[in-house]
Amino acid sequence: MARRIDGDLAQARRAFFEWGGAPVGQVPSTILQSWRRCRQLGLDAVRKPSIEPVDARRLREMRERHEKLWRLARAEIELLSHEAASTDSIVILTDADGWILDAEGNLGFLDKAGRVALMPGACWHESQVGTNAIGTAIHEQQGVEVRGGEHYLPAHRILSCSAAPVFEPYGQLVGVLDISGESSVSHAHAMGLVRLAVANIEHRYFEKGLPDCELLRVHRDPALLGTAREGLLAFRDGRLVAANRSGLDLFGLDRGELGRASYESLFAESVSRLHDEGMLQTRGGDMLAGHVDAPEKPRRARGGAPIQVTASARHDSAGRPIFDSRLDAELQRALRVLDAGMAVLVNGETGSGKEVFARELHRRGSRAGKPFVAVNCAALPESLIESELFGYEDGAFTGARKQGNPGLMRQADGGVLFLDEIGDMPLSLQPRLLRVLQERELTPLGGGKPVKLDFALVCATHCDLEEAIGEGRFRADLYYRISHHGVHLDALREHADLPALIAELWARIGRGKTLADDAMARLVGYDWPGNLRQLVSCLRTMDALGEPGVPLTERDLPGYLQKAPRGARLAPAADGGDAPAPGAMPVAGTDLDALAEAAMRAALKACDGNVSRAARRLGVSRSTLYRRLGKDVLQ
Ligand SMILES: Nc1ncnc2c1ncn2[C@@H]1O[C@H](COP(=O)(O)OP(=O)(O)OP(=O)(O)O)[C@@H](O)[C@H]1O
Repeated sequence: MARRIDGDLAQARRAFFEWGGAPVGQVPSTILQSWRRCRQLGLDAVRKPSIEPVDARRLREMRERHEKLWRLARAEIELLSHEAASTDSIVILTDADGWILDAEGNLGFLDKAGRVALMPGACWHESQVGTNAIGTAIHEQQGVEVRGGEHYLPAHRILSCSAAPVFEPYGQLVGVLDISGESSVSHAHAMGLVRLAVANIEHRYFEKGLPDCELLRVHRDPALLGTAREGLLAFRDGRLVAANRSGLDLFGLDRGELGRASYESLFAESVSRLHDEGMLQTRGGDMLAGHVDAPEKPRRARGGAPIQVTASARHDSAGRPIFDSRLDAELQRALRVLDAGMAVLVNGETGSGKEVFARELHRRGSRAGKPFVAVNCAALPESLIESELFGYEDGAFTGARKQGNPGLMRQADGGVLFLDEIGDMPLSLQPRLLRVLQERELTPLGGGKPVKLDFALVCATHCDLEEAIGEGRFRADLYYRISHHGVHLDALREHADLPALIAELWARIGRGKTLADDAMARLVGYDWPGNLRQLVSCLRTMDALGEPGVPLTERDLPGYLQKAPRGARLAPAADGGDAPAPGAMPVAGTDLDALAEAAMRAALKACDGNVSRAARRLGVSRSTLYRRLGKDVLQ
């Protein structure tokens, strides 16, 4: 049955394609302009499209060339493709010329789209296939929707597509993300989803900072800092050289201003105010909250193009991680082991920082410019672990992607593979993992030539693997292969100097806001079952709620902290006895004043006795320090 084209559109098509008219107002102007361009190019509007996708080898080459884009977009493609699977649509990633690198989503619609060559390896540039969301978005350099009969070629009427271009930080268009579905179905939210996903991808390009740039992370609303909606503005020698969409929008700039606009033309005061107070006034009089990432040092050349990306979307942009001297020494030791080709196993409770530790190993190690691929064995469905981890060849099993999947192990090539929650690796897959780790070679599912692997291995677990071995849930031989060196991360309640840690975290997160003594004492006295994750998120919430200049008191703490019994956390017994269990009752001698004072002394020591700096670091006033510690101590 011929598809119905809605009345106005049918009329507009006739006016344009049959009578050579200009149906202004009957189709969106973007579509009409695109039709005109296509006609000027001499594209035949009645011909059948003849799109020849490239062969598998060339597609692989293309994907390798655009590996950074592909990798940074991975999390979004996965998320959207789940969404798409249930709405009869697919998610597509192309390069800057409209070559499709990846298409995932509803299998039925993938097939249907394949019949009009909307598939990996095909080129959907406007000059090839006429008006379409991908090609037209590339031309317009902005998001475009093309529905049904708005496509130039009649064969594409079956499609309804929403596409938005992806820009790297310096303003270069690097690709397009698109959602395509049946034109007969309404895809009301597709454009919004694509825009959000693109904002996330573009944000991820800034994750590791930019070489030689001071990166300002700012927003009018402090609660949006650390999210993809924060404005990112990178300055080199006083000139704005890179920015994300939100950053440009704050000043009404377009990408053409990159490399031209000066810092002075945008901001009314020195960047040091952002450093010191977390605030900065624009020339337009707006007050922005935020912080500055120091310039990234240029990487040492390590041969080959460095890939400064990670496979994981997780990144803590509200502050760099903190490693005290004990952890720093642990990092150094683990690094030596890792660089010698042996595996590191990190153990600790949930939220204690195992992944952050592993990322830091990657950042400091000899594989820093190469990928960091994090795989959460507990989060991947058991049925997917094998194919995702080890990869597969074309058509290895029903539902496999047509072009196969290299697998996460191959994606980690040259870099670090982080297997999180390794204790949840299904027993049935453990022999295969062991074999791959021993032989450093992988044969993908469905056959194909064995591939050499080169990655450093870091695993993490919150459970006792030796116990799991005893219960037959984990293989002993695999355990020995992944635990050449073990690192234990303390739970927060066991931390040797919690006051100093909280003070240091607050100094970074609180951006100049002050914590009243009662709030500090409650934080120090709490048990923190969610460890660093819970503490960081608690401090971020307090920061978002706080007003500059007004100290945050215990009433500003999250409800669970206000309800917790005062001094719930126990100090280890002075006689060296057992540390108390989580949630244990207070013991005599746990004195909140003493805890707060300990925090002050620690900060003072860390600041070499400089009272102003220590007060700033703790988020208390200088007079509080004088009052609590007494003049003698401070002299
Ligand atoms: N060294 C650190 N400095 C500052 N913040 C940290 C540090 N380590 C962890 N965090 C905070 O805690 C959060 C959780 O850390 P991470 O994901 O590494 O924990 P995990 O032990 O791997 O947790 P899980 O076992 O649940 O996966 C981080 O996102 C970060 O906000």
